[in-house]
Amino acid sequence: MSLVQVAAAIIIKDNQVLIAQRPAEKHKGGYWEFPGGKIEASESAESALARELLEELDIHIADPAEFSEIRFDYPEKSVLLKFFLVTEFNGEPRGLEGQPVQWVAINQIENYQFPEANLPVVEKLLSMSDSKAEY
Ligand SMILES: Nc1nc2c([nH]c(=O)n2[C@H]2C[C@H](O)[C@@H](COP(=O)(O)OP(=O)(O)OP(=O)(O)O)O2)c(=O)[nH]1
Ligand SMILES: [Mg+2]
Repeated sequence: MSLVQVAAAIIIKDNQVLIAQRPAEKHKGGYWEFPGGKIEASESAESALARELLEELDIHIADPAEFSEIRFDYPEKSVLLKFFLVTEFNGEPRGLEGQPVQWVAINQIENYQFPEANLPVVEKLLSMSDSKAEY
């Protein structure tokens, strides 16, 4: 089975993180996600991330920082998710593809349903909010 490489952003502002709801017709439709998408063959992860966030949220990002990498095998596909922390961006994020987007206090993200692959990254974020890191 092919491995789909994905770049996704953990966008943080004032101790809140921006999440988006995946469109119903897509893989993992209805689940909440960290915005992003597939890395094209010609792109670096960082340039894919910048492109996807402009396409999906209408924001320009700067200085994404590697946060974690997760390989996960769903029954229907295998993904390599490359998560980046984004604290610098221009523009007011909005769901350009009609998807709901929401700022959520970091310590509340356990109340949202993410795809199974995201569990380690959600836990890492929660542990950071427990240790009262400020962003
Ligand atoms: N963006 C994103 N994708 C995730 C997360 N967790 C997770 O398992 N995925 C999976 C779902 C999808 O199978 C894949 C991302 O593909 P995608 O559908 O967002 O890619 P895309 O935006 O380029 O979509 P498309 O335009 O090609 O349809 O990674 C996450 O937190 N964020
Ligand atoms: Mg996407």
